[in-house]
Amino acid sequence: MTGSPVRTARPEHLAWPEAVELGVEAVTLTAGARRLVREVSLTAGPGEVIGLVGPNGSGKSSLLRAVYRVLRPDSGRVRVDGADAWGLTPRELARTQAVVVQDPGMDLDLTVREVVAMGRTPHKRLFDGDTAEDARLVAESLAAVDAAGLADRPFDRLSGGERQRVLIARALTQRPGLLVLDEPTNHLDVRHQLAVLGLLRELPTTALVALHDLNLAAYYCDRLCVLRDGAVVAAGPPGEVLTERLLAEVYGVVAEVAVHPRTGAPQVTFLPAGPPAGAAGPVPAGTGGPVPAG
Ligand SMILES: Nc1ncnc2c1ncn2[C@@H]1O[C@H](COP(=O)(O)OP(=O)(O)OP(=O)(O)O)[C@@H](O)[C@H]1O
Repeated sequence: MTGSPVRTARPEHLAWPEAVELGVEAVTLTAGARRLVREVSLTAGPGEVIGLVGPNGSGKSSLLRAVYRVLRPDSGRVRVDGADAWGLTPRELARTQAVVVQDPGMDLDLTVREVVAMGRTPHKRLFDGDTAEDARLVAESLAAVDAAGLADRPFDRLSGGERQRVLIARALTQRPGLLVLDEPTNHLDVRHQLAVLGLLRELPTTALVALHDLNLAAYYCDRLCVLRDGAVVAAGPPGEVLTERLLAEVYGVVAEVAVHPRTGAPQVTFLPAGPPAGAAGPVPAGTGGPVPAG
């Protein structure tokens, strides 16, 4: 498969539900005496892809945990389609919201197909079996992340990147109106990073996604929300948010930001302190950082 672009197929078979609006309203989170997130507000309109960025420890995962109902806010609210997410049952929320986290702690003796089929659980009653529709949906979702060939493999023997793609497929089978993803490109090679984020862009669902790669975030997200020390320090379209000054202040790095001539998205080139290995002089402008395929 190397050398050819990853082909993803947008899963179409079962209609997607209406994308929902997400509202995070002045959410504050603490753990013991430690404040993890301070008065964070953000909105994601139906179908929008919102990127959550910020340095290590800035509160991205904690905020996502409040959205997917694992960390209860001390104050503020999370609204999913207008309803208080913490007032819904986990099952009610799971009918609307699918979550992809980095380490879901699943070392189950299940095949990939069985793991992906778990995405249908919120839509079933207790003793409902899997239907032919479910099987088709599982197959489509696996194909959408270039993982059709993994269906019969034991989930716990997959590589990191394979696991990640399977967990994304499970989220797709859930047919959510809102997707919450914590570093979904973690472990993925560059082709699969582009394919997964491209798929996210294409889907009708609303998405809140924590990302470290600022160039990918700039290209694939409608808006970015930048966290530092648990608070929002900038929010808006990538072209407005990703400035050289912000990158210096928030990340403490020297960078150049230009509009990429082919993609039209902001492209960040980080300028390390010393010359790169094998080069005689300083890093020429515009040579660093991945350029997402247009
Ligand atoms: N349960 C907890 N108890 C105490 N501190 C916590 C807890 N969970 C997270 N933290 C701390 O809160 C801060 C924010 O953590 P969080 O995981 O939300 O950051 P992040 O932005 O997702 O970081 P990274 O980019 O490294 O994944 C960190 O300093 C972390 O150590």
